[in-house]
Amino acid sequence: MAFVEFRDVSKIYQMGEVPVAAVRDMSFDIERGEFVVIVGPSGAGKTTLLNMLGGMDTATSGTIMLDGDRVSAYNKKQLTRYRRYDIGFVFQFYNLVQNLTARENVELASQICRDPLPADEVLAAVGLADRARNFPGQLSGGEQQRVAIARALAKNPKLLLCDEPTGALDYETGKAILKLLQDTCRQTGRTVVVVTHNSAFTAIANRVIHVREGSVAAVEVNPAPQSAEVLEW
Ligand SMILES: Nc1ncnc2c1ncn2[C@@H]1O[C@H](COP(=O)(O)OP(=O)(O)OP(=O)(O)O)[C@@H](O)[C@H]1O
Repeated sequence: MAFVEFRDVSKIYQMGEVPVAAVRDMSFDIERGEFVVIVGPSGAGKTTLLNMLGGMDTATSGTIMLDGDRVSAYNKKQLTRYRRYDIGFVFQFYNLVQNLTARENVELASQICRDPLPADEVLAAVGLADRARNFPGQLSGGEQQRVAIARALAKNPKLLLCDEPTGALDYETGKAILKLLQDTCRQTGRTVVVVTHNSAFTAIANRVIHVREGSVAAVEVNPAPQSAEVLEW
């Protein structure tokens, strides 16, 4: 059994009278420790897919498994625990608490989970050891995204899910963030999933899941992914 399994997963939103199929019969696997890129155009269903995998949204039908557990059968309480303990989420716009320092933002996440990593350790791992006392407003966009990644990693999650993590950053900063995510995966063995519309990012992934119009169009497994350092787009 794969670490993550999506089997015939659909998500139908009801817009008044009209059903909108954001995701239709999606099936794919992800192995433990992989760096996965989910790529597709706007509206393809990437965020919906990620939100279901992260327990922020529920599937209308189909099965979602993580590490042998049937996430798609969880009730509300189990989903809360799952989001808390098993999932680290990184968003496009960082979503830091503005009146807390970098360290306090990380500690906030540590406080709600079972087996957190020390805040200073994860801040050092993302290259921000000397910025722990700064507030988000005193940090650049790239540094704020590093804090957000540290905050997600501090939870020691089974899965790190990143929705357009470089979307608000310039080219060089975006590349540095991708490198950090790839290094995190390679060095800690953590499973990392990045959603993007940028098909250049596929070169650095172990596994690429192409989505189009709510469906999986293709899955590629890449035996020799490029290093994010040499990626160009
Ligand atoms: N809560 C919702 N209610 C109704 N329709 C929704 C909802 N969320 C998403 N959709 C629709 O489902 C489809 C897929 O949306 P989704 O946000 O998952 O795509 P995406 O690939 O992430 O796009 P983008 O890259 O623009 O964020 C779109 O047609 C969208 O309008």
